[in-house]
Amino acid sequence: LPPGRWGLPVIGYIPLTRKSMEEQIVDLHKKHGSIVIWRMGCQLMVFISDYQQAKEAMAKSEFANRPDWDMFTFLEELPLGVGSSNGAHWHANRRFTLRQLRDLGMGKSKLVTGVQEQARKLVERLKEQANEPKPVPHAMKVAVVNVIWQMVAGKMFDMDDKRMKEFDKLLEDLNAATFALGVRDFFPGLKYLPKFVQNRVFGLDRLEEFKEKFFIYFDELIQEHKASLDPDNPGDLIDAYLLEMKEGSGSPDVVRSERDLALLTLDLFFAGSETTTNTLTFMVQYLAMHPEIQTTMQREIDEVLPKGTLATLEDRARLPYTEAVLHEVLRLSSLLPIGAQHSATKDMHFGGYLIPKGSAICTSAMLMHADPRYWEKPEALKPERWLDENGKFTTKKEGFLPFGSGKRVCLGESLARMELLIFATAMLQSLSFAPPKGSTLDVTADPAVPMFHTPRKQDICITVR
Ligand code: HEM
Repeated sequence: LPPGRWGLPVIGYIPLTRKSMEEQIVDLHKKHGSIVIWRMGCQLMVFISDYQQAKEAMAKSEFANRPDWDMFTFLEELPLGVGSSNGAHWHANRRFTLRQLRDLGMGKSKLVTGVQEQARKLVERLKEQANEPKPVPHAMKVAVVNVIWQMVAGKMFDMDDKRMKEFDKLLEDLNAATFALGVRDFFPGLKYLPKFVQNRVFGLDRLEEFKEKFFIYFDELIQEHKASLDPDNPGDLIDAYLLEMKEGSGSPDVVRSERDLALLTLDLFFAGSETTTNTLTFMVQYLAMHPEIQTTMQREIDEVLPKGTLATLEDRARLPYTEAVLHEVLRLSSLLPIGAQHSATKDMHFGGYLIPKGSAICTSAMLMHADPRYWEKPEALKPERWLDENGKFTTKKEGFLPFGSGKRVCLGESLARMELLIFATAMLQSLSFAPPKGSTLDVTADPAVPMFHTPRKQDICITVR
């Protein structure tokens, strides 16, 4: 069995330290090596910090499932959608969503035009706060969420739209309410407490209330889509799913229902909004702190994209330095520092250890991204490490796993990469970023948000170029 913190049965290991959980995971790996265990309550958590081992683990079908935690399944009896479902249902939804992304998304498509439109609006909004030190505005998130709206429902909202703001608040409430279930997942005995106690302690009733609101909101969307559905020309993901519902999935194990569609959509909003928004915000903060890198990036963008022209995917090859900066930001920010948890479906021998069935498997991206075997001076922002001697971008790099890998690798990776390229180039083409006069920015993650690296909210100075 792997070394680490076995703790006591039922209670597990409760640390008496002020160190963050992340710091403790780093300590554990330093002390015991690349595979360590930490029992939290009744849940065994296995952490893997070695890049090769993480890739090997993530490629195994026995480690491809998600744990059946309520905080993942939103208290649904049967996990639906794509992020928390398993088996044939997950597989069908993953294939379906990837197909949608491909058909709606890449190359010439509506989705690229949608991202460009949002990038233009975002730049205008950022210009409004030029020369006034302020945090990166909420408009950044609106722009990113609108891209998911375009993909899912073929629509986008104005930056100040009331319905959009309400929906965003609902997503935040849902997110907070599901997070509160974590303790109950690790101490499942608590599930037998009377309902009113659980409502008070874990906010089960609040989660149900937010879910209900979401389903009502979503039902309107589905009805709108049903009324305008053209079977020969599905315009978005909802249309395509409704058509599949009519035709049937062809497998008794694959649920096709409006509830599944709603939860699949929710997964995309959750997985695709904070991640991209936070990466862009980290990028702005890093560039503000590294003016020489910012200037080199702007010079490249100016050479490749005439003023007012926005990037498309075809421009990527001509923007190697920009690509390199984005990769460095993804590496240094390690948004999901311990990845998204998987679960062992049976006892497994791995890396010289027995990994018991039911263990949650976490791949410590933050450690791989700081591993000196792969990264010289890992703490430094060094775009050049991604460029070959001819200045060409080198795609395949060991030690880099911001999107995970293997069977459950981020489903939106290509969309995220496209968004990062278009938003970043649009911003840098028209704007420059700097810390407020006489101060610096802290580019480390906000310690108030555990296990999901979030940029600190801090003032930044924007100037129009
Ligand atoms: C910079 C942006 C992003 C980063 C860093 C990121 C990272 C990740 C990571 C680390 C995972 C977990 C992989 C695993 O379980 O091993 C993941 C899963 C996922 N991501 Fe992303 N992601 C990003 C953007 C997006 C976008 C834009 C979308 C959607 C359109 C998306 C949709 C998903 C979904 C649906 C999953 C779950 C896949 C599954 O369980 O099969 N992500 N992402």
